[in-house]
Amino acid sequence: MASSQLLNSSSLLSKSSSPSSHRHYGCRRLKPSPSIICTAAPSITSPPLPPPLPATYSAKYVPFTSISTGTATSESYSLDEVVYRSRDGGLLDVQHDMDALKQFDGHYWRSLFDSRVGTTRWPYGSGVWSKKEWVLPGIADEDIVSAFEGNSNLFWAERFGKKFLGMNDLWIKHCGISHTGSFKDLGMTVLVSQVNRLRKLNRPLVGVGCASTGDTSAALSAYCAAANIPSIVFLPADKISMAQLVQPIANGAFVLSIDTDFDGCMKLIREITTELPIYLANSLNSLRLEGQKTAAIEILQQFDWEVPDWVIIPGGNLGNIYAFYKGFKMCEELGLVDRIPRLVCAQAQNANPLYRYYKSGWKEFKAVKADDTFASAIQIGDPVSIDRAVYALKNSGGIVEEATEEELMDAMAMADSTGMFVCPHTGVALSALMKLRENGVIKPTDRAVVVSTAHGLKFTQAKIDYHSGKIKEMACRHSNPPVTVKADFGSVMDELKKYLARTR
Ligand SMILES: Cc1ncc(COP(=O)(O)O)c(C=O)c1O
Ligand SMILES: N[C@@H](CCOP(=O)(O)O)C(=O)O
Repeated sequence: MASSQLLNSSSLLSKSSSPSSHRHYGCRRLKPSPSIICTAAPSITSPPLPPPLPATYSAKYVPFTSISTGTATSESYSLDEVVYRSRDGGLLDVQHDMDALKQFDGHYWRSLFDSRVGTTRWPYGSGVWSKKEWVLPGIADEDIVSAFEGNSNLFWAERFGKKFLGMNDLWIKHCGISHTGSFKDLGMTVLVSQVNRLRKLNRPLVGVGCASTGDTSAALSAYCAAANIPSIVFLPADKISMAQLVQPIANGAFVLSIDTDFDGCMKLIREITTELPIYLANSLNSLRLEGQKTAAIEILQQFDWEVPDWVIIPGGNLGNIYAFYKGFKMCEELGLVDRIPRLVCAQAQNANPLYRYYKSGWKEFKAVKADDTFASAIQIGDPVSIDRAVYALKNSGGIVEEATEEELMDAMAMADSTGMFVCPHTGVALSALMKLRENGVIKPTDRAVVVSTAHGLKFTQAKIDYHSGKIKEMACRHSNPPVTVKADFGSVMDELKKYLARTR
């Protein structure tokens, strides 16, 4: 098909090129929009792609064990039901009608997704809804609640990679540069859209609720406010950043600050949502992961459908690591790529139940009491998606790493010193990468992607603490405190000379 050939010829240009030319593919601003290419081509050589077939695509909830064990099940639920758990109390998963999706080959899907990049056509300008057929095929476009989330930058971390890791092919997927400043927007647009649909179908849902370490609550309250749906958020008192706390307050959510940790809030919201018609918005609800998985598809798309060797993701409640696995796996199963990357889940040492489980050879999982960590959004000791995470790791040649407080803060500061402004959770992932480079598991020539999960501006207090050099028992080796100087020419000159001598 001619339009696809045109797309392919742009791929060919990149095939033989260096990582630096991939920067143009990573950076959406610079990548020529395929729709522009199609418009410029004479229509005689570029017949349109066959239209997607919305009526034929469908999805339903099935027990996650039927996916993980590959066994058939008669248990399934419509996505219009309010259900979060299987009959035996296990997790659910959204299962797509893969036979329907397989009516078209990988080439078709790649071209279709590429053709939607940069469009303003509702809802396809969203990085999530540009993959609507793979996400929530049954929803009407007018029921979708979207902020055109996704399409986040894939940043070539050239200086960080070369300077600290001897790597030339390191990339940061900036999922935190988003509507509410974290990757949660990707899942929340799907969940809130479905709630919007259910309320229009007169389902008696009085609101949507979540427990949160700060990012889920921000996304939930923003999307609910946009759709005029009440949102209720349970936050662990004094355990989230000020910037995160003010988000649901500003968006008009009902905010409960509760004297417990995230795991305590999670337990409460699960109990409350069984008693009251409040829809549960945490990633226990597998709808969320359908949106989050599109970040994986987007990474492949940004590399012109070349598969990176490694993807490193910070883990807390552990939904996202599975979402990435699912996105990559669907691309493989539907023929868009021929393999999937190896996944690394990175945890803070102070909240590391998955790491301990991994280190025990997957023998016995024990929830932990999570200690305070600068990576406060992953201060979680009893992750609800533990089974999903284990499955994703086992099936992707995955690894689990951990980072101490000092390691994660140093890694964050090192990244910032090369022009980024990342959150402490991204620091955890970068620190894991550094360890895997040091022990030779990740090679200097490997292509690695670190998933940056939140915007650094949500965590300025952690950065202020670090750069003031006043964190107990932390050397803060990369701190860069401001110099206080008298307002006279001589004093300023003296300080400048000292600085310039140091930088020579
Ligand atoms: C900024 C940030 N990074 C990472 C995570 C971990 O994601 P997940 O809970 O899906 O493992 C979270 C939330 O838990 C988060 O808010
Ligand atoms: N970091 C999360 C914790 C809850 O995770 P979820 O994906 O299950 O909602 C947050 O920001 O609340």
